[in-house]
Amino acid sequence: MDWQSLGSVLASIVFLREILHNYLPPQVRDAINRLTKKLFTFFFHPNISIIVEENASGHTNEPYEAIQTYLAPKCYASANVLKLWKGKNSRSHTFSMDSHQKLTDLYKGVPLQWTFHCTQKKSGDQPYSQTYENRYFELSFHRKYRDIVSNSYIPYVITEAEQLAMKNREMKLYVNKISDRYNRLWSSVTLSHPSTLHTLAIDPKLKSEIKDDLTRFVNRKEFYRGVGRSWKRGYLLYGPPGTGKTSLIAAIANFLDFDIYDLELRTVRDNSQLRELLTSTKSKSIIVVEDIDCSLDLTNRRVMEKEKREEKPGQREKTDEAAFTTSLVSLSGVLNFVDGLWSSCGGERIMIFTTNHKENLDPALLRPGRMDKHILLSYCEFEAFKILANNYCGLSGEHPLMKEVEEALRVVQVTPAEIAELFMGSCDDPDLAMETVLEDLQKRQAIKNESLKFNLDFEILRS
Ligand SMILES: Nc1ncnc2c1ncn2[C@@H]1O[C@H](COP(=O)(O)OP(=O)(O)OP(=O)(O)O)[C@@H](O)[C@H]1O
Repeated sequence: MDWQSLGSVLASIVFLREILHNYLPPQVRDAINRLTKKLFTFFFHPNISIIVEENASGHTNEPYEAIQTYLAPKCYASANVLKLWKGKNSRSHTFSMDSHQKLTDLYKGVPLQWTFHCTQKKSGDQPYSQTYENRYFELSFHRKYRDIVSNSYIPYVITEAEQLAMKNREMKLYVNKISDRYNRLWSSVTLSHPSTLHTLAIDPKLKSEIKDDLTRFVNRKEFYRGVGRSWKRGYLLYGPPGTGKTSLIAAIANFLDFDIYDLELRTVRDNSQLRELLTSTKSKSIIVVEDIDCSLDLTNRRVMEKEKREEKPGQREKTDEAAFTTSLVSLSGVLNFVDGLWSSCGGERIMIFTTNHKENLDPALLRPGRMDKHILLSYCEFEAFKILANNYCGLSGEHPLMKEVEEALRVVQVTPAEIAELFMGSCDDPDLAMETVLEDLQKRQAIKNESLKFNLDFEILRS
């Protein structure tokens, strides 16, 4: 176009604008203005973006995880700068995009552009607020595909991600921290604990009872819905240290292919944070509180709360500091955690508490519906011993010393952990291993006899 033509086009536009302004009614003028704006946006700013952040108020944003899984196999072919990632204990590595890298996906002929961003963000307005990494995906596409993206593409990405995740599924161990650098409530590692129900040395009858109970539980989705109960089951594992409570939890996770959430109650600020932690757990998971009797120091807490109520002016700073360093989770908070409304959100969950001292626990915590099954893991009996002998030395139960060991186990108290330790010392030589174990049991028996004799003599002297 030459200058002369451009001049006449501009003159025509000015002329038209004057006519529109002077002769058309205001409603028609407004409608034309709106239409012009729309056309301008359509042709010159046609793209819209959807932002998917990793975290939303401390919770992991599930679509973010799904997109990450969906894009992982695609990004190697498209992005220019990639990150190679392999989790601790993880079976395989994955690629992810570095910040500001782009990837184009084609869905039913529609081009969709994904960009990954990673920026530094402050957790609050205060000068001392922590900085954390804010990671998010940006999806850009032409606005004419708005409907196809929300109604068809996003559901497709989520379904594909679920299938990929099932294929590459690895069990996770989640632990709660005060706050990590991504501002997440839980952080995770790949779980690869070797304990299985097969290797666990407990009475075979108890083992098959646990197996049946778990199998019944996971297959009863409709039953739970039908009777109006949330799909969860509570186990209390109790018994002396070293009898296999932690090993049983890992064995259950391996049996069901569930993730474990290891909840450290002492680092939970208060009941509301406890609720947040629980609502952010996923289905097919086991929520574990180990040594529940040590996690809840209700006596100290009551004293602290009382002190706070009675605080004098000038003491506030000290009391507040205490409140931040000591958990304010209460028994009612824990009871709510076990059977509150949160537990009805989503799929199946198992809750396991462990303790060495069941008698110290509040009966309210132990009632059925909260802790449905109480499992005592106790000292090593002969059946459990045979499993350990097989695990560590490949002994199938036939050994000249078996009978003596069996008799010794009837009278002495020894934990499976102690037997396991003895076997570890000489597992290459089954005969030596059996001799070592028998020797140890006989020593324990002698000490027990001594102390019984001493008590008897003492009673005789007293009387
Ligand atoms: N029943 C068992 N079967 C097989 N191994 C066991 C068993 N009990 C203990 N062990 C061995 O002893 C170690 C410690 O056991 P574990 O941590 O499971 O005991 P625990 O009852 O949880 O102890 P604590 O009460 O101190 O937490 C395990 O790593 C395992 O090797």
